[in-house]
Amino acid sequence: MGVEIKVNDLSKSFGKQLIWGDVTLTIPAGEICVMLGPSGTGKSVFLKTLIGLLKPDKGSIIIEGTDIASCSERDLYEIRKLFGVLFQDGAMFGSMNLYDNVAFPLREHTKKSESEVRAIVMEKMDLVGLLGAEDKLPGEISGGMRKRAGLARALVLDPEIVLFDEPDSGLDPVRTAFLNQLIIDLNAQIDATFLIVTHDVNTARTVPDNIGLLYHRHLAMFGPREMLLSSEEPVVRQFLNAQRVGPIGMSEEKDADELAAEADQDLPPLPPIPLQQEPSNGIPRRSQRPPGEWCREHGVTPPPGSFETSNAGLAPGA
Ligand SMILES: Nc1ncnc2c1ncn2[C@@H]1O[C@H](COP(=O)(O)OP(=O)(O)OP(=O)(O)O)[C@@H](O)[C@H]1O
Repeated sequence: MGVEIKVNDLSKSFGKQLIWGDVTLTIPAGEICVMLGPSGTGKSVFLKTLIGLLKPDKGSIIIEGTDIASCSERDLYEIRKLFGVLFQDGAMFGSMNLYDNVAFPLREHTKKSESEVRAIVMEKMDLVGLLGAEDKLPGEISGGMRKRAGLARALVLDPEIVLFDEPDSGLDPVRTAFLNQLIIDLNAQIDATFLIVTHDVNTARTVPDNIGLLYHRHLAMFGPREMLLSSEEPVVRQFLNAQRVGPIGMSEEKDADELAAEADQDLPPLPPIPLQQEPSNGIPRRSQRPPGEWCREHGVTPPPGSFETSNAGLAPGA
């Protein structure tokens, strides 16, 4: 059913460089969350901290009653079994075929017989649409297939939490759309908690139940998709609509002169909120909310044209 991750007052520095501070959020069980942020704001550091690969300086990360920021190595080892991670490049062993790559965690962490391993590997290969490619080496397949193979491997231990580190990096828009559909279908099927780090604004607008935005060493906002897509908060608005006008500059924050120069520029109106991408079998996911529900419940008028079928999956400004 997926498990909740409760992050409280988390801070992480390397030496004197604060990456982010005071990060507080709850990633709800079974829901899909996307974490956005300009390059270098520490999204990957956040993922690594969640699985205990990096220790925060301050704060807690509670998963099933254990604080993984302060627990023993032994407890961390147990908690890590709840996670499946899809690394950016799929992180395949180059000399092993896809079958052995996907089987690897089962052979490492379980005492399953080879016939049990085979049944699980083939089931997960089928789930990600790679049946028939078992004998291929990672170097012989496309980047999109490598990501799907990485996803099959992330799923073999039946994780309760799946972390995706930029699943769409290096993929063309069509492959990204297929991968996003796969992510939605998987969430419907296995009901685990999903956290996706991405730069892709279209993915962020259409896939998740919740969106977070890391900016300038803190969590600028975290909440339901409709909350962020209807937000007038300058950083959130600029990032989610991929605009140049706003506080985010080319490398970091814009300075006072740059902001003053923009002061008389009208911001374009917020684009319509697109429909959320649905499972391909048409059966809603457990955590899926009806379109416009959050806006109605919170008395927020969404931008005109929101939630119309013609807006499903359109890139902002398209
Ligand atoms: N092990 C480390 N030691 C020191 N500094 C690190 C370490 N890991 C990351 N950093 C620094 O932390 C900052 C955030 O890096 P991170 O890779 O998390 O950013 P990001 O938001 O994922 O970026 P991108 O979107 O470009 O992938 C960078 O300045 C990076 O140099």
